[in-house]
Amino acid sequence: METPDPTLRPDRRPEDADRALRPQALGEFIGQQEARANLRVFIESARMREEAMDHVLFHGPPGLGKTTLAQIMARELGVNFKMTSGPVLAKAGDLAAILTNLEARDVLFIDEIHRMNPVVEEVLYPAMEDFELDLVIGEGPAARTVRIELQPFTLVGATTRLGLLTTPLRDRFGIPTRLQFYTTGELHEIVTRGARLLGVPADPEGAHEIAKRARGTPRIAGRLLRRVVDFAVVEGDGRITKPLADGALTRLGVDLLGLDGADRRYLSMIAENYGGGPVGVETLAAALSESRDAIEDVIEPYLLQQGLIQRTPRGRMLTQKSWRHLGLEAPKGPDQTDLFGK
Ligand SMILES: Nc1ncnc2c1ncn2[C@@H]1O[C@H](COP(=O)(O)OP(=O)(O)OP(=O)(O)O)[C@@H](O)[C@H]1O
Ligand SMILES: [Mg+2]
Repeated sequence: METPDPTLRPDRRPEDADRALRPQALGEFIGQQEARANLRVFIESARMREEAMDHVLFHGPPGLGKTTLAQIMARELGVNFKMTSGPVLAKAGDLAAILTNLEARDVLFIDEIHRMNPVVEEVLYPAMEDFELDLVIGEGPAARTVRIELQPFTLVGATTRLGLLTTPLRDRFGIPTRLQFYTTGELHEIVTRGARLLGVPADPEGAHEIAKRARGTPRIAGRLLRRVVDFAVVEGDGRITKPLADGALTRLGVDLLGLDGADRRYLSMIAENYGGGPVGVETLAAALSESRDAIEDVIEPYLLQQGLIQRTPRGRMLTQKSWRHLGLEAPKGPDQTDLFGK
């Protein structure tokens, strides 16, 4: 009997579905060409020398493949993959327990590493540098430090906010790697591969439509693909075509540039309430009832990359492209005049 496609089962949570589309090997990973080429060399070298690979820090906006690349690294190195995250490690002992359980050359992945407690971070320094743990046992005058030797391991850290990492931590990563937004061409390949894995074929134009509107982000491409598949199965003939994708995405509130409701709310707020800016991020966060982190990590990076906003010392400003996209007339003022050279 054929096993049903697990990603299409309604009882599966989104993470499981995510996992089904996750590339398993470096050769299957699309995009991030430079990062991938470098990692291939470092992985190969570590294997040949039979040593733990140097520590890697992945940084960049959410959904670009940091977790995926960390898992791939462990698989290609032929070692175990252990995963935790900054906010979960409350006490020094939590991290010590994980570190002492690592086998030689294992990969330890710490997600959201910028949110680690400073006390825990202190434990990480000698562990990263010398594969040693200095643990304080007891309290007061009877307290003493014991040194524990660790197996050599590879720490892979991931963060959406490089700027929030302390300098000593950042400096201990031998391989800092910035992940970039994906091109439409790369996302096209990712969508086509995903559609094949989901068993719903996509026309090149249909795949292109999803790719173009995925905000440069594979996670969003996967999410949009799944929704378009739903429409193709229920309302179409089970194929992903351009009109079907276009209709589905428009109904989902994803516009032609791939902006969603939150992006448009952000742009409209600056346009309508602040005359196009400049407006400070704190003011915007309060006006939109969003956290500053969500604005800076999730909303702004793509708008900046698309040239829809500019960051100035006095705050955020809309660009001419943004006014056009909103279908609004830019006000004529001194700021706009010198910014757009008109
Ligand atoms: N190059 C790629 N090719 C195909 N799919 C990809 C690629 N990169 C990421 N994905 C898919 O995108 C999704 C998100 O990737 P991942 O979880 O690795 O992102 P992340 O950078 O760790 O995000 P976050 O910052 O939110 O933790 C996964 O489902 C993964 O399968
Ligand atoms: Mg992740």
